[in-house]
Amino acid sequence: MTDVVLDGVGKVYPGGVHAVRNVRLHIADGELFVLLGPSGCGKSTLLRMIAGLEEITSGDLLLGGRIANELSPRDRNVAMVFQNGALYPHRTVRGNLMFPLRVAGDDPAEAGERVVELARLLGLAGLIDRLPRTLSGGQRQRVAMGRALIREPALFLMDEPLSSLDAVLRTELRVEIASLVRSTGATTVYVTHDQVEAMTMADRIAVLRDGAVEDVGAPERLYRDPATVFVAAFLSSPPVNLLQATAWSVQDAGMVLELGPQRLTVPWQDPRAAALIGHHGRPVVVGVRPDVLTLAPPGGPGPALTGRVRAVEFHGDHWLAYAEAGIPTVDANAFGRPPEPVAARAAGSLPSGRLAARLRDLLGRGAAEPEPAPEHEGEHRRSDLMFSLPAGTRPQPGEQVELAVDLDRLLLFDADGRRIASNRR
Ligand SMILES: Nc1ncnc2c1ncn2[C@@H]1O[C@H](COP(=O)(O)OP(=O)(O)OP(=O)(O)O)[C@@H](O)[C@H]1O
Repeated sequence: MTDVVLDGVGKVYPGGVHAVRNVRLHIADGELFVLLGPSGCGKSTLLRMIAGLEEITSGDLLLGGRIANELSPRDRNVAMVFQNGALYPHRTVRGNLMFPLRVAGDDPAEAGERVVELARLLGLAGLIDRLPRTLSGGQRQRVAMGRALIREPALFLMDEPLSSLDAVLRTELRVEIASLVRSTGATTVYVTHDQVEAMTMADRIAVLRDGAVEDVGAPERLYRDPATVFVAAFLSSPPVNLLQATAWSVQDAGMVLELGPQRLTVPWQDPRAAALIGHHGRPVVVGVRPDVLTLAPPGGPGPALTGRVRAVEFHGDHWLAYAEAGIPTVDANAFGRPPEPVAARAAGSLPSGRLAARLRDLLGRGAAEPEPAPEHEGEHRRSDLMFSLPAGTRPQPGEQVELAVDLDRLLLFDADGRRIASNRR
């Protein structure tokens, strides 16, 4: 039985890259826990520190209640599967699955039975005497997983095991992996950058950004009530509308959210209005998922936004429409980030010398040309309001539409991108 505690864990690589910052997590025994975040946020580094493949710079790692910072990988009773789970090419599926048991000196007859049983569970029964090179990518990943699981590790670590597979196979395998690891009862830490994979598989998710945990919780909670603008945006597909507003307290109405030329009012009886009072006269960010907006008859009684349809996209079971609403929007990545240090910026820009000239040629940039300024820096864009519609209804481009807003599902963040008040559902 193994739970995992990360107590203020940090990692600085030689050369000074701060890959993981003060991570505090408790992963319960038997939990399927997902580390989710964009490329470079430190997911793999964290996983490798749990596995013992990377030294921990600061803080403590506890496995099953014991400090494990200095424990060698083999003493941790962990098994790990990578993106391309390596198999012994000259051994059959049976040989690959059998190998860890042979090394451990298990009884050959019992080991043989276990291999057959696991191959059956993994849908590999018919392939048991085949060599890896004769298998598909998905089948090979299944064998790699089986090989990691066969010794019943206390802790099972997976680093993007599905990322090299095509979309159909990924969908199929994520269901299988989730039920397989749950059936073994092993505590599992699963790394991915794919929010759908995380949401569908996890008991709980930690969203990482720049080496730090932004939010941690069950998938439904993270989706319904994200702690930051970044988490709201990262977990949204289609993307959440992030609207720039100013909050005003209006005596007989509630907290009015001024969205460019439009308004929404959070009435005083809504508990979130009280939390918004502290932001009177200040900028706030309003997150509106496309399905929070529904096409409504003009001039209806409820809260609504208006816009002119610019484009519509067919998505099979629904339409996604884009409307010009004149409301300023914000970029989720601009929030909660410390300003980039000068040294880091210099390291990220092109090198000098002949190689630089060659690179600039290849990239089409002139030698004296300055780095382009980040898009929309210091100002807010006016982009489209995205809303979804059932497949039967299709507004025409150019049409003026009224969009009823489900106020209960608005996401409210302060000027630093942090949740102002919890969402009611
Ligand atoms: N061996 C290393 N030496 C120096 N820096 C490293 C090393 N390994 C990773 N890094 C840096 O640490 C940061 C985190 O990397 P890590 O691989 O953990 O991120 P990740 O979230 O797993 O990314 P990806 O999804 O792209 O694999 C990155 O900035 C990366 O460049």
